[in-house]
Amino acid sequence: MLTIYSDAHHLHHGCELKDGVLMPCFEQPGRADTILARVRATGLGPVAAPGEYDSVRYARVHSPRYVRFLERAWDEWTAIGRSHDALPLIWPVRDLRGDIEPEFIDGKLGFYAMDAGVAITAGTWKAARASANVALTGMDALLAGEGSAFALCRPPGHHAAAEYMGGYCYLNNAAIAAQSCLDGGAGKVALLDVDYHHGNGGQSIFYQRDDVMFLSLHGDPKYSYPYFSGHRDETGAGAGLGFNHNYPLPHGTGWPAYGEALDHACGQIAAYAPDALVVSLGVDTFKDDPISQFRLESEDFLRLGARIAKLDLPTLFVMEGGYMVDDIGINAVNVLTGFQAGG
Ligand SMILES: NCCCNCCCCCC(O)(O)C(F)(F)F
Ligand SMILES: [Zn+2]
Repeated sequence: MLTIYSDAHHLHHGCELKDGVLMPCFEQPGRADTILARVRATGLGPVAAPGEYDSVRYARVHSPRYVRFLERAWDEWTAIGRSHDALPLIWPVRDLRGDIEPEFIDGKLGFYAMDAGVAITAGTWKAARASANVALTGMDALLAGEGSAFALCRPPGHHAAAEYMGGYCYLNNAAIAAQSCLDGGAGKVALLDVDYHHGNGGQSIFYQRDDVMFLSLHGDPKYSYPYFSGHRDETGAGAGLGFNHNYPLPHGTGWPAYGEALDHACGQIAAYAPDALVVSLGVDTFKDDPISQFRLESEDFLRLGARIAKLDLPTLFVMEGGYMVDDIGINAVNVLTGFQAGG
């Protein structure tokens, strides 16, 4: 399987406000380095660098003013004499105005963020667009006839929506790739999110559309981040009604229950009969993940890949989360080798 990877991810590692404490972000460079090492150690296949894409490609799923914000935020932050990481400090919640973009950077940071898990540093924009370019390059490989590809994206993307960043995500790599597949001639694409955390960004972007079916298995938002999306009753709206499927699962979920939900989701995808499948691949469902509460074993990731292979679709795997760095390479690549064996 072809892997797409960019060293540019090393330009990005900010802080995060986690559980009331400012600390180095859990989403750290060592994650992608460990996965890349495992890709090479297992001989998964060739590793290629991403191509260059115009930022108009990101604006196919994000608003132009949000993309402009990401591009300019660090300069606006440093222009007022600040040199530490940029973080939001106020958000337009409840009846506060969310329709007028503030002109001052402190206002913009909250206007375009859902939480304080998205520090902006000097290298964030370069790293985020390289990550989106990794996903676009992987999708171009599928459009050119590859049966599958692995977009080793960092930073991740599935919490980013049309006009907001959040949960370590800036550009929604998987959504950008799904849209690129449609722009490249596909009629329908399925986006399956297996990260522990609900992919609120992908859900939001495609919620009113029937040309992308969004499905997510995740920790129940009643007690898992992102808390405010991912319930079963979120089934789409307008033309998209019935094309959004959430599988909230309880703390402690292991393979039997997880595999059952995955089977049901794959049944929905098979019935939808898309031209291609994009998988938001988070492996924070691992039993030893430090910030998540499922109980998958490393061997279960082989089963996960094999089940997805049975759909027999051109498949792009897009890296999302996973924080037990010692095992992230084994777990992520197990999905890919399980897919190759199961196909
Ligand atoms: N006490 C819980 C703190 C939760 N902090 C934020 C968790 C973000 C998860 C990000 C992710 O894993 O979903 C992604 F794939 F986007 F990276
Ligand atoms: Zn996650």
